[in-house]
Amino acid sequence: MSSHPSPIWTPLHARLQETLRKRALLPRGARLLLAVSGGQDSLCLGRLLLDLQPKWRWEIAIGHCDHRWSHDVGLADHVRQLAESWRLPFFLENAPPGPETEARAREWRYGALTAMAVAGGFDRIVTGHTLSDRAETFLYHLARGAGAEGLSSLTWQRPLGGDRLLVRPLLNVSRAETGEFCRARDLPIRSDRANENLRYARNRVRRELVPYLRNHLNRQIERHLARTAEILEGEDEYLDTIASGLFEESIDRGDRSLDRSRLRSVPLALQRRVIRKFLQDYLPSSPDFDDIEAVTNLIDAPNLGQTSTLRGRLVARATGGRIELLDLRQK
Ligand SMILES: Nc1ncnc2c1ncn2[C@@H]1O[C@H](COP(=O)(O)OP(=O)(O)OP(=O)(O)O)[C@@H](O)[C@H]1O
Repeated sequence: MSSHPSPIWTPLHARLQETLRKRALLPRGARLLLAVSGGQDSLCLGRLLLDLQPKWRWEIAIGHCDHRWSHDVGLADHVRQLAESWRLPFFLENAPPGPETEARAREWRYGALTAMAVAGGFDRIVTGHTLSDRAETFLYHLARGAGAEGLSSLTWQRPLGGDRLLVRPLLNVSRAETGEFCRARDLPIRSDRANENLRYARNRVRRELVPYLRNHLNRQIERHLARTAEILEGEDEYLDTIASGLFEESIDRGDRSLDRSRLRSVPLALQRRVIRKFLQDYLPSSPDFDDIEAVTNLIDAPNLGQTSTLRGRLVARATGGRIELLDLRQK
């Protein structure tokens, strides 16, 4: 057998191959549902995966989510034809009628892709998110005051329930590169009109903020932000493992209390993470910085009985060696 690369081999093929090996993202023989929007990123990813398929022996199918937005007419057929020309099975889900908001569309889309994966027995859903998406997500969350987890939230993979994973193999490839690849291979891209709408904050980050930063601050801004997200992802994973262990050692779920004497000697970064885990189960939405600080302050509180009220709903109280949570609505 020849070890020479095929004629279509490009530096992007080499990079993806290296990523897949190093990160063990898509195991040999896995069943992959490739989420194709019709845009350049997912088409580039699809072509690359098809080219690498003989080596990895994946079973690949294409999944498309039709939002049924006015500007999307014909898009689902376009993706279906692409699947046919690539000789891949095609799965389609249609959105129920409703308001065209970005957040709603995203939530529905992930549910629809998961349903397709369950029905078709796929263990990996693969998306075309790029280094550029990672940089934009970083900026978007930075502006909202996120910590390491939010800043690095576009990760290489994340669990979807059961043994299924969402995998993003192009996080070290920029949008400029996927565009160049599609042009060179003459792939039939359909631009996503929703991405042009500047009503959406994410689109303003993509179309206004990043270009501004590139022109006025640093030509490599996307790459640098994505690298920072990568570093934070590793650190976040590490800290989270330690914090989870500490949390399990300190929590008493029966009486909703935490062993504060156990937490006194650990670094502030871990205290905050443990408190966040503690509050997560009891607040109606994710605990924010103020919630976490209020309860973290109780770890060292000298006064027994000192309390912090959270959103008028919960009271955290320092007792001898513990912090307990009381639900105000039950009082
Ligand atoms: N309508 C769709 N059908 C199938 N897959 C899609 C669709 N829209 C997006 N995707 C998948 O998601 C990837 C990211 O798309 P896009 O950046 O438009 O989404 P996003 O809303 O920014 O995603 P996220 O919120 O997860 O960052 C695409 O490369 C593609 O794999």
